This record gives sequence, C-alpha cells and structure tokens, in this order.
Amino acid sequence: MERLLVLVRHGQSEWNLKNLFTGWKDPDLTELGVEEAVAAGKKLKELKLTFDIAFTSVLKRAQHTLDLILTELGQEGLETIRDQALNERDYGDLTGMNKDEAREKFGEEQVHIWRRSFDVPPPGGESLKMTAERTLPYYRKEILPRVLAGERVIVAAHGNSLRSLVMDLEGLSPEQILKRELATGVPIVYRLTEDGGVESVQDLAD
Ligand SMILES: O=C(O)[C@@H](CO)OP(=O)(O)O
Repeated sequence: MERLLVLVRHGQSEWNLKNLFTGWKDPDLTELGVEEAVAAGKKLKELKLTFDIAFTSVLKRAQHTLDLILTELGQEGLETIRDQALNERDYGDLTGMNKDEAREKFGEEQVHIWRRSFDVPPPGGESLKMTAERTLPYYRKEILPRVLAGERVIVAAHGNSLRSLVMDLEGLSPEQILKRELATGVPIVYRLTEDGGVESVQDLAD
C-alpha cells in the first residue's frame, strides 16, 4: 500500500510580497504565487501523482494554491476538506506589521524569537507549540487515518502550520525546527510506514 502524504505551502501571497506578518489575515496569491502553485502542480504531474482527497485551511492563499495544483493534475473538484485547524499561526499584535519595521522597533533577536522559536508566542498570538496543539490533533484524527487506509492525501496550508506537522513527522527537536524553512509552492512528498512514521521524504524544490 502506498500511504502517500503531500504537504505544500501556498505560493507567494500579497502580504508575503509586502513583507507583512500575515497570520490569519486573508490575502490572495500574487502573480508569482500563482506561477509557483502551477509549477507545484506540474512537478506532481511529472511524478504521476494523483490524489483521493485534499485538505486545506480556511484561508484563500492556501485554497487558491490547492485549486491551481488540482487543475494541473486534471483533478478539479476533488473532495476537499477545509478546516481552520490548518490555518497559519495567529501572529496576534504583529499581524499586518512590516517585518523590517518590527525588527527596528523590537530588535532583530526578539523578532527572530517570535518568528522561529518553538514556544515563545508573539504578543497576543500563537507560538509554534500552540499552533501544533491544534494542527496535530486534527492531523491525527482526520488526515493520518486516511493515509494509513491507503487514500492518497494532499495538504495545502501555511509555513508555520506545516512546520508544526513536519516537526512531528520527522521527529525534529525544537532546535532543529527553528532552522527549518518551507519554501512557497514546493511540495514535500512523504511515504509513511504502517504506523505513521516516515518511510521516505522527497522535497520537490528545483
Ligand atoms: O507572516 C506570516 O504569517 C508567516 C508566513 O508568511 O511569516 P513568518 O515566516 O514570519 O512566520
């Protein structure tokens, strides 16, 4: 049995381009973001991958990315489950702030801690740990059982909601996840063991 799980971060969003903390805000993809999503679809097509079900967040940039990928695969209209458990980490008071201006105001190190530490939440927002506390139960209840039953699953979501899943799947420590960045529109193809561990992982970066 195949036990296929593909994770993909959305393509560049309008707020990624403007360098703003985005979190639960809902900007759409830029032109480049659309191109990245189409390219992700083409890469999956080259590998002859198709899916039985898709999961995404309730945010436009992830849904739009998924739609573009499914169109490339000739799988428009595939059953898709949207849930806010897969949303980006909530950036709290930083939402909408320019990342360079935040560095000037709060200092480079503090902003890095808010963005990449495991358990320090940005003011009023979610740490990666808090994000994992919603993404992982959802993954274990709704997504993993389908993968283990042989359904081919694609998840289109966000930098930090996916980092929390990657951390768990790959058994990364808080230090290791700190350095792990997910590129926009780059699918990561996992094949899982029968108990949900990682049998193989392939990052489809160029
Ligand atoms: O702004 C955000 O919501 C995220 C993802 O774009 O940013 P960061 O990479 O700083 O976690």
